[in-house]
This record gives sequence, C-alpha cells and structure tokens, in this order.
Amino acid sequence: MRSQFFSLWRKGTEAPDSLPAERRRSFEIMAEIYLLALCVQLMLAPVLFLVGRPILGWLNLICLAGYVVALVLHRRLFVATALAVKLCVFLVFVVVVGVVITANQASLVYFLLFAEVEMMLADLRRRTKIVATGCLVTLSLGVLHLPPLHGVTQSVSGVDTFLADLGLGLVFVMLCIVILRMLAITDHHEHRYRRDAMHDSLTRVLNRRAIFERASIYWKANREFAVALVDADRFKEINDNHGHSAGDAVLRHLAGLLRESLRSDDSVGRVGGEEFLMLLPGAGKSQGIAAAMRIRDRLARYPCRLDSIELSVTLSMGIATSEEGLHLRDLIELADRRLYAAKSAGRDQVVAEGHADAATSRNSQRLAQGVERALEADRG
Ligand SMILES: Nc1nc2c(ncn2[C@@H]2O[C@H](COP(=O)(O)OP(=O)(O)OP(=O)(O)O)[C@@H](O)[C@H]2O)c(=O)[nH]1
Repeated sequence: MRSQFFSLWRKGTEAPDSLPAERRRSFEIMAEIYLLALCVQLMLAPVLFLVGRPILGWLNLICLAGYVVALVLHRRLFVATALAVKLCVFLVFVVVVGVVITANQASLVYFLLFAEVEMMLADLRRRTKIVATGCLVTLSLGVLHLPPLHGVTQSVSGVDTFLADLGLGLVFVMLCIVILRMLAITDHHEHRYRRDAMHDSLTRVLNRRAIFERASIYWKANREFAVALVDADRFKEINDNHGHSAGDAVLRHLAGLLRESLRSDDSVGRVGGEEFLMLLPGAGKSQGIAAAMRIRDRLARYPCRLDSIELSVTLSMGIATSEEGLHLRDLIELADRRLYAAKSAGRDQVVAEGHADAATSRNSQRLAQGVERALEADRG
C-alpha cells in the first residue's frame, strides 16, 4: 500500500522524457509542490466542515479543483499557466480566509512568503520572477494595511509602520536573491557535470557514449543521416617517434579540425584511441564524401605543428548512410568495414561504397557494443 502510494507519487512527479535535462529539476520540484498542496488541501476539507465552517470547506474544495487543473496543465508542460492557475486560486483562498472570514491579516504573510518560494522555484524567466516578487510584496503590504473588518485598529507610530513594512519587503527581496543565486550556482555546476560526462577529456569532442546516444536518437527518429568513421594513419609511429604527448597534441589538432570542418548540426565524437565518429544529419552519400574531402583539404592546409616540427598525419575514412542498414549497428559496422578497406588500399583514402558482405573486424564488434549500450541507456 505504502510502496504503491510512493510509486504513484513518483509517477505523478516524474518529468517526461521529452523534457531537456536542464528543465527536469524545476519540473519535478513544482510537480511535488502541486501534489503536496493537493494532499494538504484534501486533508483540510473535512476539518473545515467538522468545525462548522462550511463556507471555508467549499472554498477549500474549489481551491482543490484549481490545483488539479494546475497539475494537469503542468504535466502537459504549460508550466507558466499551471503556476498562474495555482497561485490565483491559492491567493484568492488565503486572502478571503485571512481578510474576510478570520480577519487575521498578519497570518496571510506566511502564505504569501510560501507563494514567493513556489514562484522562485518554477521554470520561469528571471525577470518574470523579479516582477512577480514585486507584486507579492505589494499584495502583502496592501493586505496588512487594509482596515480590519472586525476588531479595533491599534495606533502605531509612522516610523514603526515604515520599519515593519521595510522589514517585510526585505524578507521577500532576500528570499528572491538567495533562491535565484542558489539556482544559478547549481545550474552552473549541473552544466559542467553534464558537459564533462558527455565529452572526451583530451579532445573535448563528444565521448563514445554521447556520440552513440546521439546516433541512436537520429536512428529512432527515422532521420536520414550519414556516419563517417575517421582514423589517423600510422598513429603509433607518431607516438613512437615523438612521444605520447606529441600524439596527444595531434589528436587534439585532429579533433579541432574535424569540428571546424563540419556544419553546426553535425557532431563528432571520439570512439577509440585515434578514431572518431562523425554524424551528418540530413546528409546522403555525396554530402558525406564532400565533408570527408573538406576535412582532407583542411588537414593538408593546416598540418599539426609542434615546436616548429610538422607532424605529418593522414586520415582514412569509411562512410555509410542511414538507408544502408536495417539497424543502427549494421550501419556502424558498414562504415567500419569501409574504413578498413581504406586502410587496406594504402591509407589516406575515403571509401563510401561496397564491402557490405565483408567479414566483421574485432573493432566493429567493439563499435557495435557501443551502439547497443547507447540504445540500452536510451531504453533505461
Ligand atoms: N598519444 C596517444 N596515443 C594513443 C591514445 N590512445 C591510443 N593511442 C595510441 O594509438 C596507437 C594506435 O596504433 P594502431 O592501432 O597500431 O594504429 P595506427 O598506428 O594508427 O595504424 P593504422 O590504423 O593501421 O594506420 C597506439 O600506439 C596507441 O597507444 C591517446 O589517447 N594518446
């Protein structure tokens, strides 16, 4: 029973897969707040009827209906509208209860502070949050200065009233600043962790997992795309003749060169020691070959230099297009066979045709495993 409740709760608050990673946190926090508010309001309803306050009870039920609408809108990703609905019904409820019914205006401020926290955590623009904070401060001060409907007005000096208002305004402003800073700092760290988790630390291009995941996204979306496997020729000789750090510099140079030769939609990832995989969305065979030629030209114009020594390196490439395979794995294996055909034909070549029936290499099994893992991660 308990575990069923929690799994239902988790289901209700979990962000949909389509939502980008940077918006998931706010989505889930707000969904939790809506569900929590629903539960509190639900528990309050019978209490209000039992203590003989039926008007409050009915108001509470209207509020409850508003929260359900907000939650549904939120789950459909109308996050700003959902928050507007939630805050409207909540504010009407607390203002009516605080001012009209119980004449306890001061206690309203607690609820308005809670509304402030809620709004600051929502997925809204910074400027909207600052403007809305101003509105809540005005509303709080307005409500506090309303003449009480019941009871006697206490006479308080002008300076004391000013100081009390200033204090209240400052609490809202401080809450706004602290939460905005907290979100900015955690956003910055989250962004760094995500970037580090997706990129190869040496070359700064996508890492093996990230590039295969991207390929599997294109594949599942039935997008037409070309893949190109690029491998540096006789790279071992560079390491042997000039040292490992010179080899590293060549890899960085090659990665930069690949990135600069591609369009903004294309991506490049490092899938092995000196091997890169490029994804060219929307490209057919001829565009794939044209991209490969651009890279070779660029490498000829900008060879890698280290301490005024030119480290000459050439590239072999195998290209395949999405319509050439029944599965993503087939496509990567085909590009790999063509890459090895380019190596066998003397290196420094681009192969984009044939070799569909050649035997698979050990490397192609390794690449295929990468693809399978990316697809599994996607399913998980
Ligand atoms: N400097 C450096 N070398 C690496 C790195 N990863 C792998 N290597 C080296 O890359 C070399 C790859 O050698 P091979 O697989 O024989 O390939 P190759 O010498 O390029 O020969 P072909 O591919 O047949 O043209 C090995 O010496 C690895 O040690 C790395 O991150 N940095």
